[in-house]
Formats: sequence, C-alpha cells, structure tokens
Amino acid sequence: MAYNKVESYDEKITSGLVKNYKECLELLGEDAEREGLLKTPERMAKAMQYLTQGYQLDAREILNGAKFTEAYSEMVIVKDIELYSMCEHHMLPFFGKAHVAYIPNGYITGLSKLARVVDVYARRLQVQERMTHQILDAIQETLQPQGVAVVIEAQHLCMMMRGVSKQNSITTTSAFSGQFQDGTTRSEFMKLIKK
Ligand SMILES: Nc1nc2c(ncn2[C@@H]2O[C@H](COP(=O)(O)OP(=O)(O)OP(=O)(O)O)[C@@H](O)[C@H]2O)c(=O)[nH]1
Ligand SMILES: [Zn+2]
Repeated sequence: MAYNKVESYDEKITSGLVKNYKECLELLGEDAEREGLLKTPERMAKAMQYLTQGYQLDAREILNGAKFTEAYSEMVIVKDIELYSMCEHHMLPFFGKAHVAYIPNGYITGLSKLARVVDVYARRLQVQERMTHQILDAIQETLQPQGVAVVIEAQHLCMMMRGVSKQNSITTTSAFSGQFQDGTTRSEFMKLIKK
C-alpha cells in the first residue's frame, strides 16, 4: 500500500460501513435516499478508511527503509509538519503542526520519513499526548539517536464546534528523549522551532 493514500478500499469493510452510515443518517432524521445523500454513506466509508489508514502502516518499517550511515551529529529539525487527526473521544478532527528533531548517532533517515511517521500516527483515532509519544518512540527505537524531540500544536474541533466552544485555544504537547532532556539542547530546539 502507498504510504499516504488508500489505493484500494476493502470491499467488505466498505459495505459494512455503508450499511451503518446509512442507518446513522436515518437516525439523525435524514432521508438517506434523497439525491444528495445517495452516495454519502460510500463517501463516508472511504473517507474514514483514508483517515484511519495509519493502522495499516508501520512507522519503524518506514524509518528502517531509509536509514543511512552518516557521521553528522548535530540537530536535525523538520518543523511545521501539518497534521490532521481525529480525537478518539468524539471522532472529530484535530489539526495543527508537528515539529520533530533528532540528534543522529551514526544514522540519519530520509527527511520525508519523519513527516510520514507523523502521518502514520495521525491517521488513527488519537489523543494528542499519545501521538506525541508514539512518534518519539518510533524514531528513538529505529535510529537510536542521541535524542529525539517532538512538539505538537493543535486545535481540536471537539472543543471548537461543540462542547466548551473555544475557538482560539491551541494545545501543545511535547516529548523529549536523550540529549533533549538537557535544558540547553531543549532550549535551542524550542528557539529554532519558534523562528
Ligand atoms: N487529553 C486529551 N483530551 C482530549 C483530546 N481530544 C479531546 N479531548 C478531550 O476528551 C474529553 C472527553 O471528556 P468527556 O467528559 O468524556 O466528554 P464530553 O462530555 O463530550 O466533554 P466536553 O468536550 O467537555 O463536552 C474532553 O475534555 C475533550 O476535550 C486529546 O487529544 N487529549
Ligand atoms: Zn474530542
């Protein structure tokens, strides 16, 4: 399967979802047979499989597939990686940016792979805290670098369009390992992602 696109949808899963989404529409007071909604259950079934395709992807395999021997041992930062995920409590989107850094220890990885790892964990039902740690753990375990840092800034639609209805709050989560637990290294990283 391609890393960032569901190319073929599972027929059994799609037909099961279609049946259930049709019932959802009716329970919500809609006429699932009206013209505009006829294909909606199928669109929803495909959209949801796309948005949860991360379950089928392996972050460690992606990183190991582009692991290169290199003597570079300064900080590597990929910042402003946009992410779209769904909170596991309401299945509503949360979206924002991830900043990922590591300090190599003999190995580097392809830069795009860091962004792919973010997608692997974003395209699931998530809480922001767990996603932050999962990204860190995958990088730490495969590249065994001197340290990893992950900061995620996101807005949660479940807090914006329902519930507490706060339009401007941004949630920041972070995880640090190895050298990033040292205050100076962490500050340098934080300064660079704020630039
Ligand atoms: N920690 C954490 N909480 C989240 C995340 N996404 C959504 N939530 C929260 O999950 C909580 C679920 O709380 P509940 O009281 O069970 O659900 P609820 O009655 O719908 O809560 P309200 O959103 O306050 O109306 C809410 O406080 C959400 O804001 C996340 O990524 N991390
Ligand atoms: Zn939520």
